[in-house]
Amino acid sequence: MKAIPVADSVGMVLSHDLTKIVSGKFKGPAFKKGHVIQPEDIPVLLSMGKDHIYIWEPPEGHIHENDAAYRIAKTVIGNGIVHTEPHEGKISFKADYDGLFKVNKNAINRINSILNMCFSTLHNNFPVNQGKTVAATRVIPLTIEEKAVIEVESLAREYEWIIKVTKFKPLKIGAVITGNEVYYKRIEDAFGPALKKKLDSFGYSIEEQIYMPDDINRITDTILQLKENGKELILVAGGMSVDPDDRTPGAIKNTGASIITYGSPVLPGAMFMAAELEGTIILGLPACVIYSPSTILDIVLPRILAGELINREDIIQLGVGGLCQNCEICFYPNCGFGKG
Ligand SMILES: Nc1nc2c(c(=O)[nH]1)N[C@H]1C(S)=C(S)[C@@H](COP(=O)(O)OP(=O)(O)OC[C@H]3O[C@@H](n4cnc5c(N)ncnc54)[C@H](O)[C@@H]3O)O[C@H]1N2
Ligand code: MOO
Repeated sequence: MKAIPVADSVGMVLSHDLTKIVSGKFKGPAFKKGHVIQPEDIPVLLSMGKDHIYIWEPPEGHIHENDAAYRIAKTVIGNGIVHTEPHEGKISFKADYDGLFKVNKNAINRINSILNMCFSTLHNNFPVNQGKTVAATRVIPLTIEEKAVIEVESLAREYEWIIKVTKFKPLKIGAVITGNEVYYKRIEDAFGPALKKKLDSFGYSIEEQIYMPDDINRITDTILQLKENGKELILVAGGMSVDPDDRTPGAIKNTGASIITYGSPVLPGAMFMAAELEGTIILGLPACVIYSPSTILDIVLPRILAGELINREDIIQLGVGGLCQNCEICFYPNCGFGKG
């Protein structure tokens, strides 16, 4: 510890709490141990009778928590993310635009296995709006050996990115709503409005929506027509399970698309199909999408909107955490559903 004139202390670190007392009104620490003295603190310190203060000097080879957090933030931050100033040693990361938050779990685990590191994030593939806090970091003690920070910096260089937000891409979307009951107007369509609501929430719309009876050839032709019209994502609604009139899986197959999956280990959403036809994604959506606030569609849609190609392995990984709890009020994505 070293005593220095307050006027010369800007940028230095307080060695202990400084108590302020205002008769009958306040008693407590005005400045805390570890606080980095700011220019605006000087008059306050002088008014508290502190002409000199004890300055803390880090032990040999150590750096202050704020400096450590800065260096970690600088090395880990990726596209689409901004970070705050350190507050009591913690730096937060925020989305710079709407998109899909991506985190490399392996890199984060390696950082957190370095003694005294704390790096905390949202789940991978979390859809975020601009300004959403996606991660935060700090070191545990007030000072940390610089070599721990250097270790983070060097492991970060092994990765192309560790945390980032991928912007949602413009996408031409078409829909085929299947089912005799809707086509022949025995009941009112509930699928179109359900899809519209979901897509609206991400700023997308369905450019072309076509109704079809349970006729396998007509459904196939309609998908191909939407593809011909330039649609990059085609949603085929209903007719996905086991009844004789459930034609959608066969109709998607007959387009010649390669099937990524028929079936998913997600409930609701077991009867889901994903396929790809020359760059166009075709999704077969079971009727649970009408009924349940969150389904397999809510899990995969943000990734597709961010331009990712979903593969069979991605779907397999969804089993753990793939069971919706059917809460009375749905808070998805702020829950464990789809976070396997
Ligand atoms: N024996 C079995 N039955 C069911 C299974 C199963 O494996 N074995 N799976 C269940 C699961 S899980 C789901 S999800 C649904 C899947 O339904 P589909 O996608 O095949 O949907 P449909 O059979 O065409 O319709 C079911 C239900 O939803 C109504 N519907 C469908 N589309 C619309 C629309 N556009 N607007 C309003 N309502 C619609 C339809 O009239 C039916 O009532 O199957 C389970 N059954
Ligand atoms: O499994 Mo259905 O496709 O869950 O609701």
